[in-house]
Amino acid sequence: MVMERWLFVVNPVAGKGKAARRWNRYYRHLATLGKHWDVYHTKSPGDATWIAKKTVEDRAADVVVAVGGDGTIHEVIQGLAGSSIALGILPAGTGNDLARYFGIKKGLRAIRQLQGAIKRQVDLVQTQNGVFINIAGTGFDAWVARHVNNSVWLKRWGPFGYVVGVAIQLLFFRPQRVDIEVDGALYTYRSAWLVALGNGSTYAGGMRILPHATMEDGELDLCVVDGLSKPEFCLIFPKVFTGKHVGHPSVHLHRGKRICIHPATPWPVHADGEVLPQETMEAMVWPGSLTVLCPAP
Ligand SMILES: Nc1ncnc2c1ncn2[C@@H]1O[C@H](COP(=O)(O)OP(=O)(O)OP(=O)(O)O)[C@@H](O)[C@H]1O
Repeated sequence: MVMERWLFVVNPVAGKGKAARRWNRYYRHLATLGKHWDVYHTKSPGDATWIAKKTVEDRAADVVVAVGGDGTIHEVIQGLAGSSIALGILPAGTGNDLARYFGIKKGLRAIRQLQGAIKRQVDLVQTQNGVFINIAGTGFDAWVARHVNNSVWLKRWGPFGYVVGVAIQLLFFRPQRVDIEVDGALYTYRSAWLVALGNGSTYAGGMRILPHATMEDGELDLCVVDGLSKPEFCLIFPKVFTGKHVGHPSVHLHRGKRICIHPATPWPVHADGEVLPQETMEAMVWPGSLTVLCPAP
């Protein structure tokens, strides 16, 4: 039997350096996988996309394992989308929402899970700027993400930095009109706080914004929070951690294959935790376009 070739793509800065430290422990145990393996350490943002695309072009591996967080996975899938090369995940980021979705554990348990992993075909979401796998959106959360990403101090403070970012945005944020098209049907929200759409259920380290979303149904889930005062928003916001915001009259859910979001004035857009260089979102589900190594049930 021909031995599979696995490429590990390590983002040394993921998890504020956690990925580099974890890799130093992980690689001693890779012989137990019984694969030919190689490693690539990323040198800058975007490098993981470059190596994933090159791996697909050269057919240089059967599996590419992202060692990092959701941003590293986001970069790797830009190359793997639509190919037969599978994605593996060794979680070493800050939020690790994708590892959480697939039931992938942290530390050496993740290596043991890779040993007996099964392959699942999951949907990706095609946008004007490549693909994403988990959740994208615009509005309040995107402003917080942009603010924290642009601030050396807030970034350094980790989760506390996000709390400060939320507090600052609460002072300055103004809801606005957002027009949304779902499979040709038009919806207008006159005072939208945020719009989240995607495939996975959690973002930002466990917030269950799309609690019913799955990556294998060929559809996108959409959540719009609209028409709340600031005090009301502050009351509802904590419910997102348990998914209990769903059911509130100001929380609107939709499902479809093609979703376009047009805010009245430009808002930042995020996807898989990365702030994107675009101000509208045109998203289309791409069913079964990624193979993922997942823990056996
Ligand atoms: N060598 C590098 N130097 C600097 N930045 C890098 C390098 N390699 C990758 N990056 C960037 O690091 C960023 C963060 O990576 P990642 O999202 O995986 O970690 P995280 O933010 O800690 O985790 P999570 O997204 O799960 O919260 C990505 O935006 C990626 O572009």
